[in-house]
Amino acid sequence: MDTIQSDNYPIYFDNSIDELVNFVNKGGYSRFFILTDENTGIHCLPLLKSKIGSEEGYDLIEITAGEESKDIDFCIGVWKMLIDFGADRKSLLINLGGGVISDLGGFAASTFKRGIDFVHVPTTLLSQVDASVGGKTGIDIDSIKNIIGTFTQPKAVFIHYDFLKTLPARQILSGLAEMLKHGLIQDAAYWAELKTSDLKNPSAELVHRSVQIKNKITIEDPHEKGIRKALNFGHTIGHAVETNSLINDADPLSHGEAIAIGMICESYLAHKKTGLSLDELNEIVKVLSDLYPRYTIQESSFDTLLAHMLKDKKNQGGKINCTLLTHIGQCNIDNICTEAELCESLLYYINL
Ligand SMILES: NC(=O)c1ccc[n+]([C@@H]2O[C@H](COP(=O)([O-])OP(=O)(O)OC[C@H]3O[C@@H](n4cnc5c(N)ncnc54)[C@H](O)[C@@H]3O)[C@@H](O)[C@H]2O)c1
Ligand SMILES: O=C(O)C(=O)C[C@@H](O)[C@H](O)[C@H](O)COP(=O)(O)O
Ligand SMILES: [Zn+2]
Repeated sequence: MDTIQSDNYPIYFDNSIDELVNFVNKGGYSRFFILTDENTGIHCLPLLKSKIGSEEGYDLIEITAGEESKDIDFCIGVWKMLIDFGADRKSLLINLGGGVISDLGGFAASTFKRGIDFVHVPTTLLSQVDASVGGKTGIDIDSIKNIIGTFTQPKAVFIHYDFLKTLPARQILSGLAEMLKHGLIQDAAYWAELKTSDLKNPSAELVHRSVQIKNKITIEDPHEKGIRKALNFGHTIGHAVETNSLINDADPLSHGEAIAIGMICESYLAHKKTGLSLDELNEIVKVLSDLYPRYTIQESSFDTLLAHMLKDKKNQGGKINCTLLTHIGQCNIDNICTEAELCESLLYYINL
């Protein structure tokens, strides 16, 4: 599959781990560091190690798996390891993992000594189609999603599709939510193709298509002044539900599961506010409801959810801002939604 050129960096697909080794060898780095979590340390690191060969020249940093690690304490842990290992400004951080690793590692690297180079080797579907592309880095505070972060582009992205072979089915579904989002916001043909694909096992071609969509939008608007807000469809409500779940649930929602809920609610708002037809709403709800398990949202949590939505980064002047569909494959950014409308959309989800 073709390499995709982003703003200033390549996104490799075929032979990407060989490309990574070339990149490291030719980069003139004084030292490099590989950031993993406990699962990617087991499932993905051995391939990198076998290709790199020599055990010299790099150090490993491993963190606990899961969203709970995407916080300031783990970030300090990464910074301290870099200090202890003697990282200098010509060091490279290789983020080998899912979106938690690329967000946290990207943030740690973009702030360490005011910024060192980093690359992403995404190992989840979600990080291959979304988190590794576009330069958003970040951490959560008190489970408020990505509340601290930077826009910093990686030096390259290396997508090795076969890493997905060890990924649990629930994580495939999580990434699929962002792929479906890509179709809904920008490409009706892609949405139609996804609907008829083996969605429990998305092909490498579909991964490539999603990366093309995300990359095109983020090249146009890297700092989310305008059209990049399209990529936030489903996230105003989805992030609030995700935060609430991270705080309260023993087994929290994955990012994609929360965004799927957000996309149902925000499609309902789109039907009410931006002209999404009832047929289109029903089609979206059917696809998402068939894929994702029902999640219980209590009406008593609405105030808390609204409080989370009020912290969304798209808001201005205390008004909650959603990206809403006008049709399948098209969207409108900057739609102010009232608290009553947002609660009505949550009720719509509850009563489905
Ligand atoms: N920066 C962005 O543009 C962007 C975009 C979308 C999502 N995100 C963020 O990404 C995060 C979610 O990322 P995620 O879904 O990849 O979660 P994740 O990084 O937590 O990975 C999910 C699980 O899969 C495991 N795993 C990873 N690769 C594996 C493999 N190949 N085999 C077996 N297990 C593997 C991980 O250890 C983890 O347990 C969220 O924090 C979200 O906010 C960021
Ligand atoms: O890249 C983007 O822009 C996105 O909005 C992609 C989202 O899927 C992703 O979850 C992103 O991290 C959300 O960003 P945030 O600014 O709402 O925290
Ligand atoms: Zn997302």
